[in-house]
Amino acid sequence: MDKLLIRGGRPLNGEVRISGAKNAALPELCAALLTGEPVTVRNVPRLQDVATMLKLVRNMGVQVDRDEDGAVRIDAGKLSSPEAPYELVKTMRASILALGPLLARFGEATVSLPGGCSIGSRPVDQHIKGLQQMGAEIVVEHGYIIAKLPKGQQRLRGARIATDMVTVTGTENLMMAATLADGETILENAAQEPEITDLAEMLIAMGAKIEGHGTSRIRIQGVPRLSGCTYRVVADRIEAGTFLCAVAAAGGRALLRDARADHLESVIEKLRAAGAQVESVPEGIRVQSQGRLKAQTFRTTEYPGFPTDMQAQFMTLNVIAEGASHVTETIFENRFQHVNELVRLGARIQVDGKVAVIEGVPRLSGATVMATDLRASASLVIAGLVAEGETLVDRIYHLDRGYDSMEKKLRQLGADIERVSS
Ligand SMILES: CC(=O)N[C@H]1[C@@H](OP(=O)(O)OP(=O)(O)OC[C@H]2O[C@@H](n3ccc(=O)[nH]c3=O)[C@H](O)[C@@H]2O)O[C@H](CO)[C@@H](O)[C@@H]1O
Ligand SMILES: C=C(OP(=O)(O)O)C(=O)O
Repeated sequence: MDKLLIRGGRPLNGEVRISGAKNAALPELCAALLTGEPVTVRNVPRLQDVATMLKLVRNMGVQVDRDEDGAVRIDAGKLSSPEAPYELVKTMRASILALGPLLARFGEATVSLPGGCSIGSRPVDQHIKGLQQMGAEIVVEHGYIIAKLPKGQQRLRGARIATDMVTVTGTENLMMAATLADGETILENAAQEPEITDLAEMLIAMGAKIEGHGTSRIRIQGVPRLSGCTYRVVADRIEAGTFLCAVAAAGGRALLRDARADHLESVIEKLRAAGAQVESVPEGIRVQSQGRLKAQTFRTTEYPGFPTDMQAQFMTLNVIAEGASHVTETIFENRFQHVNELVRLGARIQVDGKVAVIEGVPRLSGATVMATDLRASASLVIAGLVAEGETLVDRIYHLDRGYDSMEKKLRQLGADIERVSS
């Protein structure tokens, strides 16, 4: 199993390119199922989750070709089985994003229930409820969501859907389904994440009629069919945020090429308050940091609030910053698993329910730590970059799910980090 070995204490200088966003690429690969014409998605990151998604669609009989430059061509013209089996879904929750497109185009879909994951129970009841409001008949049996249209009905029906909470993949699933529905769909309480906007732009390039994406009310006028398109995935704001935290923690000066500061305002505001210099430039984002940062209290909320996917990485900054801070996690009930590992490196953190109380320490000392989920892994890597001595991060398959060449990019910035197998 691969591990990352980090010898801490080096500043990060130079430049790296931020890859396409995992959380935009995954729904966009599923959007290609909405049409029988070929779709080319460019700037697709090299990630385990993308490999899983491509395996999932190939398994349906879809033709998939990938080139060296990160472009993926998907031809779902001969899709033979609108099914997502448990074996593939269990390793990647985003597989649920196949449900809306399959049902909308073929009038039927069988998708395994994803189940919980290490950060929370993560139900998909809102996806199911929304599709039912659009006229789908859905049963959950033997661990599978079995969805179909009523006899004689060719298309889903447009509906006004207000989800009980803001859900990112729920909004994406329902927005994709609605593009081919008969009539207008209004999604109230919609998620406003940049990945929703990016997906909507791709759907529009395919001929969909969508307005209001990027706000909490999305209107979709269904069309009978969509066409192929070529679309470039937006830069990954969470990867960019992770590198911002890494440079801020380790010290140094870097350019994050292609990163979008307008997608990271809440994180950048906290980084500036902590003492890092962050500047939006035409090529991306520049960051510079020296000396000890000041700890920042924050709470995670839906976009445009502070992203839960950046909580663990920013917590590492607070761990080594001057002063005390509170970090409140409001989205997932079990997203503090990095805490005990950070404590093994010398951090002082107490967790009380949704709140972690952190007392900054001047130094961390390297140790072997275990990654428990994707962003927890990133927080441990950042901690390893600043810790004295060697840090070995175990179980980095979590990291590989969502970061494209992280150790290579960090090495490019001057970090002493290598992948080791055992
Ligand atoms: C592939 C992808 O884009 N993943 C992101 C997506 O996950 P994902 O879309 O799974 O997260 P949601 O926005 O749906 O979850 C938000 C909250 O709503 C709850 N909920 C959601 C749906 C539902 O049907 N019922 C329900 O109770 C969840 O358990 C959670 O507490 O948004 C999360 C929140 O920004 C991010 O951390 C993930 O990186
Ligand atoms: C939680 C995440 O991803 P997923 O929804 O794919 O588990 C993440 O990207 O941090």
